[in-house]
Amino acid sequence: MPTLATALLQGLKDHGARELFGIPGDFVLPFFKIIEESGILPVFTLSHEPAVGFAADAAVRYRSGLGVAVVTYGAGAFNVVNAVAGAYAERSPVVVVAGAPGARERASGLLLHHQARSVDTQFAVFREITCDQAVLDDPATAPQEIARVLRSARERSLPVYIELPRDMVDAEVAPVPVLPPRNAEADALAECAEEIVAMLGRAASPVVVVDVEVRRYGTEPAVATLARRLGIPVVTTFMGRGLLQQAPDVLRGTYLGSAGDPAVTRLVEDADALLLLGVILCDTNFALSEKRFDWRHTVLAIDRSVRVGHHVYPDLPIEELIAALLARTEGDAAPKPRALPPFEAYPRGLAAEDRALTPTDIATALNDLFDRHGAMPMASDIGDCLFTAMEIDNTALAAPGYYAGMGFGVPAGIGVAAATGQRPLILVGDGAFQMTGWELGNCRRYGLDPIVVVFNNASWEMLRVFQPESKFNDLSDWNFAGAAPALGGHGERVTTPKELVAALEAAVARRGVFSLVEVMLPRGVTSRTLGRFVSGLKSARDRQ
Ligand SMILES: Cc1ncc(Cc2csc(CCOP(=O)(O)OP(=O)(O)O)c2C)c(N)n1
Ligand SMILES: [Mg+2]
Repeated sequence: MPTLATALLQGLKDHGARELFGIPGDFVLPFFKIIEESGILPVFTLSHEPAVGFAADAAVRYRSGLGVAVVTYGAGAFNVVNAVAGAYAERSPVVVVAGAPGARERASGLLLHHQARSVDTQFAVFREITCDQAVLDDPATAPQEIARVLRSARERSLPVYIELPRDMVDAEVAPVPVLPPRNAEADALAECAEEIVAMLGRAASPVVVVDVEVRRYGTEPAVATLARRLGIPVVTTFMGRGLLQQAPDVLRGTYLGSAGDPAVTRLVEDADALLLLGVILCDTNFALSEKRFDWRHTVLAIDRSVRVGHHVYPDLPIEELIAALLARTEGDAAPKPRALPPFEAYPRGLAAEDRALTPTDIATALNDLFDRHGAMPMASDIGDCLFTAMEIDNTALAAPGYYAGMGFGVPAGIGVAAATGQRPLILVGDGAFQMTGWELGNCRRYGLDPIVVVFNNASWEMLRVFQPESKFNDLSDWNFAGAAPALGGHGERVTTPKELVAALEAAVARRGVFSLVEVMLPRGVTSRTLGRFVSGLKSARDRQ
């Protein structure tokens, strides 16, 4: 019989995990020993647990399956809370495996190191930011508990919490089963799909809007096929940016309301039927909408339910809905795809001039770079770097576009590299780099060589655009390029388009170490998209 540690690792692998991210501690040392010695899953240790959570989150956003963060009790687990909260908000299935005291320590009568209010405070905290939890304190039930929780993570695409008391690691247990998926009730699925096909058939200008769940459940190709077959254009939300990268023929851009491309805004807001697939109805996606949804002609499929008009079909997985829609439009004489309004081309052709840089210059230079060398998977932090990413041609992107927590970018890029073996491009502001950029020091150990573009405006610029009078937004210049060699990478500071183009070319050619390109930006100069976002928010507030 396997031990609980090996059964848990094999169970994680059987449910789609392909690597672990973590930081050991005495309450999880025995488990880390088995992780290292068993080799069932590779483990990437990082330097601070927020990065462990961000890396696990980004890994699963790119590769699907499960992301896994292994942390010690208390100090480690509480450190990863913010990253797990962000994964919950953005529907990323991260499994937190947290060490905990064993039965003997619990019975000691002493307050335990790393304990907060009570020994069970950790469990109570994670119950708020995960969709399912298990404490593995009984060998007889542990395999079923693990199977239940891992199925929840996959079905809901949400984080889950597994607490592993340190004296249970070597307990003999049965293998962890893979429980059968819970499918939709066939009649409900049929009725729902037929109602949607009928709604779309009556519409003269329907639009499909896609967001995170379309990626989380691996349905991008099916959505593209459906859109092609029905001649319906697809747009992404801000949060869904980077989806359907492989379907440029149906994708018409990103919907940002009044902050976005006017042609895309008109397409969505003049639609007479909206099919919202995997869409998070959040402020960063829809705060700048100039029109409210007309729910009589709107469908929203997310979190295993489908709202059609003013009624809801519960417990209906999105991947089954999309398959049912395809089955009901099989062989349809696809209507002639409607001529769509031209949408804003992404900026290209940065002239190698000697002048100050703007964030949109970075987007332009990256569009040119991707045209020359092929697109790179991207990870972005929050800040103007993410708004600038909206001006980069629709490339695969992992970013906290809804939860909007800083510190995500660099660890996420490390997670993408570890999970996919691809070389990521990371976009990060100077403020966010101060938080987790130092994780780049871990690239050397794992032979990772991301390209990192630091937007250095020596400022919390996103705060300044809303509150320009505050002096606390003025940061000092940390000279990140100068620090790069100490972390095992290459750093270069650029101040003009000419230097930027050359530095990016050199970074692409340089392999084996991370390349940090520190782009100096004048304070007060933002991307075109952030500028539109701010004026859109201000006029939305004025309208209230
Ligand atoms: C963990 C966390 N703490 C504070 C904040 C609040 C915030 C949102 S944006 C921002 C400034 C970001 O500065 P940076 O230099 O990275 O980028 P830029 O604006 O383009 O100059 C802050 C402090 C958030 N979102 N998350
Ligand atoms: Mg900044």
